Amino acid sequence: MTRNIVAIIPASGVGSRMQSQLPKQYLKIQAKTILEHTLSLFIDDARISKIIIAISENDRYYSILPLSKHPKIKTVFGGETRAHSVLNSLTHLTEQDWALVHDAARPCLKRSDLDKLLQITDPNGAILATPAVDTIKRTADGCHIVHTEDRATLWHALTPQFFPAIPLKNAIQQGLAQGLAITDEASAMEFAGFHPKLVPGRSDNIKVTRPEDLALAEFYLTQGTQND
Ligand SMILES: Nc1ccn([C@@H]2O[C@H](COP(=O)(O)OP(=O)(O)OP(=O)(O)O)[C@@H](O)[C@H]2O)c(=O)n1
Ligand SMILES: C[C@](O)(CO)[C@H](O)COP(=O)(O)O
Repeated sequence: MTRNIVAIIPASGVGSRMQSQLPKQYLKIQAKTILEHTLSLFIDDARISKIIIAISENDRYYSILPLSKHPKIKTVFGGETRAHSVLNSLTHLTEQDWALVHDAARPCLKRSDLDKLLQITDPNGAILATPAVDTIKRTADGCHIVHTEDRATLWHALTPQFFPAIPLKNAIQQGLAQGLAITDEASAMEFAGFHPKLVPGRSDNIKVTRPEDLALAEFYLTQGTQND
């Protein structure tokens, strides 16, 4: 059965950690919003048939972007958490669809990493991830006494995360119903008994989260092109 790839872009957050005047996905780098940088790779990729962007019901920035008129793009309203925003997007997908979920706040994704992830056909799905390169410490609740973790098997989960749409929708619904803290799609799929694979990805696929990340994202976006 041929599959249909639909990009889902959660873009409904407020960006509180960014401490900016407007949601971080609308901050500008080189005269384009972070959201526009993120979307460009997906808009230009013929393998991706549709893009669903989850925006806030209070969003007053999206509609003035030129790409808001693009025929490949549909918007839905996001939800209370990132998982709810992704779930609201998944309700528009069907059995033939695979969901390629990518944070709006990750504008530095390279096509080479996207190509690696789109090779996956195993229904357990897969995620991009980058290995932990620092020594990793765990602290007990409330105190800063450190305990060292073995970093040999530790990775930073990135996005995109790539799964068959209906199993992912069911997994997120099941996880939310059981009070699971779902911070990425793979955690919901693991909870539902799937075994997502890890695809090693680039460490410059950063999520713009804190103020200092904006300059780093700008640096990465000026190093080569997204088609590298
Ligand atoms: N209810 C939410 C929360 C987050 N997101 C999106 O999920 C991505 C990753 O989330 P994060 O980096 O945490 O963004 P924010 O929630 O906006 O940031 P913060 O936690 O600092 O408020 C972002 O593109 C954000 O817009 C979303 O669509 N819906
Ligand atoms: C999905 C994600 O980007 C993978 O690392 C991350 O979990 C998002 O976390 P956030 O707190 O919603 O930014």
